Amino acid sequence: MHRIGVVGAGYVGLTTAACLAHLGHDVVCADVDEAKVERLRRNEVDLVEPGLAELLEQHEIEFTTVFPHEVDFLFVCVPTPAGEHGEADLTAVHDVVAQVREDTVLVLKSTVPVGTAQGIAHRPTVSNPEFLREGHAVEDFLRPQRVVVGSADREAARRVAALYGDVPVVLTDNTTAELIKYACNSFLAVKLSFVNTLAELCEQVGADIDGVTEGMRLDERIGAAFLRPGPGWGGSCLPKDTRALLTTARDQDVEFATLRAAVDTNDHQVRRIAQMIEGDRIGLLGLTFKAGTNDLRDSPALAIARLLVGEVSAYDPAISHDIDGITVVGTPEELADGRDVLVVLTEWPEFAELDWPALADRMTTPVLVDTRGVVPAAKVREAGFRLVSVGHPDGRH
Ligand SMILES: NC(=O)C1=CN([C@@H]2O[C@H](COP(=O)(O)OP(=O)(O)OC[C@H]3O[C@@H](n4cnc5c(N)ncnc54)[C@H](O)[C@@H]3O)[C@@H](O)[C@H]2O)C=CC1
Ligand SMILES: O=C(O)[C@H]1O[C@H](OP(=O)(O)OP(=O)(O)OC[C@H]2O[C@@H](n3ccc(=O)[nH]c3=O)[C@H](O)[C@@H]2O)[C@H](O)[C@@H](O)[C@@H]1O
Repeated sequence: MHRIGVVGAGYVGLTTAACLAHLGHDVVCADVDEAKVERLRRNEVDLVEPGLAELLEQHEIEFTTVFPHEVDFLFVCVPTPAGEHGEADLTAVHDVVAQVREDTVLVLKSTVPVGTAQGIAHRPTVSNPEFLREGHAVEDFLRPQRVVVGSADREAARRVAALYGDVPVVLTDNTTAELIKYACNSFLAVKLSFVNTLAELCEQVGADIDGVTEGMRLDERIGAAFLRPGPGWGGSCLPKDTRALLTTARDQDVEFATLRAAVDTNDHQVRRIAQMIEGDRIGLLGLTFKAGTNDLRDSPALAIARLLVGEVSAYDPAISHDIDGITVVGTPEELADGRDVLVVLTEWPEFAELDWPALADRMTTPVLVDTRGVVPAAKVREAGFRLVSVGHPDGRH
């Protein structure tokens, strides 16, 4: 058993703390947010993450606002938000690095730009980027497809990998480990922008995006995941990490045209969806950046809402407070009341099961824009809706 310190009690830090405790380690988790630490001490978890609250309840973890000095390994899980020009802001990371004790193994789990670890004097420093998805954080941490550990000190990297138990490991140097993280998120973004443009093309040529992606996903070289079109990709990481990698490439005089195009396509997608929405009273079904989370950071739904002219309300199963001038209501029926148009922006499974005739009755003109391909088209049309569905030519879905 090792004594492990985790700094930052957000999505990554809290998951890391809970899962490492579950794997049998002695964990202390520190955060600068006093109120959050107080809530965690009372076993109150703000995040919607399956299994996380249960793990935190099962295992003794010390939560503190005091920097954990007496530890064998210190996991850095603090934010690295986009700075003014797209570069990652490393203020919090440097703040932590400045306090780590000499004989502690420093583990960089925050997503940091290529070259960051090399610039840190502390030894050993192990780059151990995190690949968990929100909504699957615990599962992804405990059963990772791979754990990447990079360090000039290979023995230290091996010791960090061993903390995870029996998992597939990629053992490499710091810089390669850092680039792997950005490469993965950026590649996913490229794939999504590609599919969103295909969806637009489908609408023009009379093809069906579901059929096109079905034909694509059966090709193992392409892979089945990340082929669902949507209102644009968002969340706390894909947008910031693509911009950070573009900044790194620019600084090295490397023209990363595919990635630049993916980012531009995503901006275009948000504008394109906003233009599809006509009406003075608009109801949004879904605000979070994807289903299964209450995270609103860089949500395409909010970006689209900002472009809409008219009165905008929303219903989202994970959100109960008004946000950005959008009135949030408690049920889909309430949302439909007197609306000109409803727009599905998040792929919550429950949106497939709504009472469409009841919703149509409450609206002025039953129009539904489905950006996620989640509603049952035939039922929605039967209920009297005009359905506009991304990637499907009118009347063919
Ligand atoms: N959210 C995600 O799904 C993933 C995030 N990442 C990366 O992990 C890092 C953390 O992201 P999240 O967990 O989403 O952030 P978060 O915003 O959910 O949590 C960060 C926590 O760090 C605390 N904090 C800030 N400065 C601090 C300091 N100086 N000392 C101690 N605590 C401090 C904040 O109060 C907050 O509780 C980022 O670099 C992100 O790119 C990587 C993979 C997945
Ligand atoms: O670095 C991170 O923070 C994490 O970023 C993403 O995870 P996450 O932000 O939780 O979200 P994703 O599941 O990747 O979805 C990103 C966006 O793409 C959209 N998406 C995803 C898949 C798809 O088929 N279609 C689609 O539009 C989602 O709705 C969402 O807006 C990566 O998937 C994680 O591996 C990574 O660790």
